[in-house]
Amino acid sequence: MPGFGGLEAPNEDGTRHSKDGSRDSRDHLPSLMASCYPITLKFMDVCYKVKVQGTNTQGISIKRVLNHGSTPSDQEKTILNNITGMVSPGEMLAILGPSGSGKSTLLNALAGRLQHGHGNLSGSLLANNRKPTKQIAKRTGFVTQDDVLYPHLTVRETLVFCSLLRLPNTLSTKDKISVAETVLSELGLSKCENTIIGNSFIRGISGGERKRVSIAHEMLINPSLLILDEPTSGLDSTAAHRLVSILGSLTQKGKTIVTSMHQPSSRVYQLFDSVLVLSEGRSLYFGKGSEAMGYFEATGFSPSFPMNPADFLLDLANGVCKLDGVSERERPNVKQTLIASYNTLLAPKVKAACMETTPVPAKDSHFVGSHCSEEGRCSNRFDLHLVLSV
Ligand SMILES: Nc1ncnc2c1ncn2[C@@H]1O[C@H](COP(=O)(O)OP(=O)(O)OP(=O)(O)O)[C@@H](O)[C@H]1O
Repeated sequence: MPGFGGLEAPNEDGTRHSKDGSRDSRDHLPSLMASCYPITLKFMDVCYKVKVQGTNTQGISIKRVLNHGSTPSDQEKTILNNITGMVSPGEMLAILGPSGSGKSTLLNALAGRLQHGHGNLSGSLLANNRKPTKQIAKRTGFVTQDDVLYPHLTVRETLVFCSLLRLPNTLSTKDKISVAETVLSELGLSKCENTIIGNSFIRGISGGERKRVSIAHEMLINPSLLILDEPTSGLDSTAAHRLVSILGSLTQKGKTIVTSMHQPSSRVYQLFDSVLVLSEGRSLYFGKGSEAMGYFEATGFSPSFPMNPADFLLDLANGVCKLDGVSERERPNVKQTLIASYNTLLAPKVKAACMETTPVPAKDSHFVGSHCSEEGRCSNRFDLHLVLSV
């Protein structure tokens, strides 16, 4: 039966044959999708400040009304304050923190999506020890918090359509469709491939499937670096675990993954290789997920009963912590204490690790697995310009 775009269904043995009976080029696509150009991402002393009032003439009169006739004065708000960390190929870095702690802003900074003129971004961002190039940007996938999927298309149509639009013309139409099919099965979407996406008015796929379609959408370009903003929001813990396990399997193919997450379960937390805990734009912890509890215990903060490490880290980032034997009045300002501990104990080590030169992969053009090779053209949905200065 012809599918979307006139694709013929596979033969019973799962392989495809061209009209002359020979195996066609799609047979090599799964292995092509599996290969990946390794990217080590380092970010050092990233700061982001915005002016929050009276910075432009637009809306100035309404601001005057809201301020009871007085002219609003300029105020600078620091959203990210000296954030340092790194993530290597085959690793998943989770950015944890309460709402408003700066997770999305940091992810946008790492992907080069913070717009010029909207704020002051400083610090350094390195991909494979160098300032990120356009090639790195092309190999970066970004999954936003709110998806932008067309509700009337089926899952399969969505991916095939995107594949035809986004992949370079060096691939044939058949190959592009085959890439969509490979990604579809890789993300466990085969069961719902003929269900429409839907929205709040039209019933369609489930929330978990929807998140996976958004990830599949970015996977079409076979990104080496995948950045995801809250991919598990709105999912139950089983669906969230399934989705993060899929991300884990992508890291095993050499991809570098950075994701923000609100409330991971302990099972999900165990899947993270490293963790960055943010509180009001400042780092409280950067390091292995498995070592976080030990670190906080050493600085004097430990839970009074066994609990999900992610819950404990979020409590700390919110400044909520019961200290045994310490009265309410004597209790130190938890956040200030943790920031000070990070700055003295961890920050120098994290910086030293970032300063170390990591192996640089062979020339980009040797990378055959990318659909966005030096020679090929890749129509990335976003114009990714990395704006951090070195
Ligand atoms: N351009 C901007 N102008 C003013 N304030 C901003 C701007 N961008 C972000 N902020 C503020 O910076 C803080 C961090 O925002 P961000 O979206 O990064 O937080 P978050 O940790 O991702 O939150 P959530 O988990 O709720 O998505 C928030 O208080 C937000 O209101």
